[in-house]
Amino acid sequence: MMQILRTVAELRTRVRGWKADGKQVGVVPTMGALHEGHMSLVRAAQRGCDRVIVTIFVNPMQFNNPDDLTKYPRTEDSDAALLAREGVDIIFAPTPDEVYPKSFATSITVAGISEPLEGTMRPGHFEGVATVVAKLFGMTQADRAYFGQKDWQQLQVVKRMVADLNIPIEVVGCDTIREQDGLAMSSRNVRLDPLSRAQAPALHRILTRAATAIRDSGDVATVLETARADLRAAGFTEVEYLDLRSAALLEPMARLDAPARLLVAAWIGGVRLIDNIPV
Ligand SMILES: Nc1ncnc2c1ncn2[C@@H]1O[C@H](COP(=O)(O)OP(=O)(O)OP(=O)(O)O)[C@@H](O)[C@H]1O
Ligand SMILES: CC(C)(CO)[C@@H](O)C(=O)[O-]
Ligand code: BAL
Repeated sequence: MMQILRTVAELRTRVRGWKADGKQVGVVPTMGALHEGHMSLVRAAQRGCDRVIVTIFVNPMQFNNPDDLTKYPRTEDSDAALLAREGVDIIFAPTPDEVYPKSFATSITVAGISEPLEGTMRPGHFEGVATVVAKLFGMTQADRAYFGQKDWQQLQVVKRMVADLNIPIEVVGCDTIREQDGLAMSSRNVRLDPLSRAQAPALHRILTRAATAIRDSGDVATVLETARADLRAAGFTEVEYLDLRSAALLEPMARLDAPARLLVAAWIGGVRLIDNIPV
């Protein structure tokens, strides 16, 4: 029977019992409003571990935009039904006070990888992510943690933090799950109006075309400029970034001379979408 737990003390008691029985524990950190992308992480955790905890916590510390935090979709009842059907063992859904009591005073900064792209556009975002993820790892004592490649920079930040702080957990990155038309699944997609939803798949289409053009022509700057213009022509009102970066360190690349990632953040119909693909 799946349980929904709200306190660290209850969670610790359950996990201690599992560990005493020699069970391997997996954690899938989420902010809820679950979709098939999250479910693919849950299934990966179930394949790799004996017991699975899904955390649902809309982490105020990682939101630089208060409006985004207020509007973030919250659907705990339907999330719980989905996870119960999937055979998850525990949902850990703490309150903000449980995670951040009044005395809370710590912030984790992962220098370098946290700074460009999402880090520039959402100041303080990765401090919030790194801090809450370190806390969730400490709270759950999991052996493995599952993250989506859709949030590529986040995945690299978490991997760096785990290595740097010797946190005893294995971080597993999972493929991005897409709608049939290529749009990466995201909790924020429900905020797209019908026209924007119809236009949004251009994001993945244009990324894919640009990746091929970079491989074929090697003229990175021109390809990126064309792709940014194509996005605007496709209905995106603002392109915050569309850039080629080294895959692990996210350093700028003028030439394709190492494993790379093409990453984008752009606005359509008042919704900010992100995506990335390998090049
Ligand atoms: N389409 C997807 N495919 C695979 N993993 C995903 C996908 N969307 C989200 N995830 C992963 O699920 C985990 C929780 O993400 P989160 O709850 O923020 O969902 P989200 O859909 O990314 O929401 P948001 O609208 O905030 O981007 C993260 O590790 C994230 O990378
Ligand atoms: C990893 C995470 C759950 C931390 O709040 C969040 O950033 C997310 O949903 O990707
Ligand atoms: N998907 C990363 C969480 C966020 O957008 O805040």
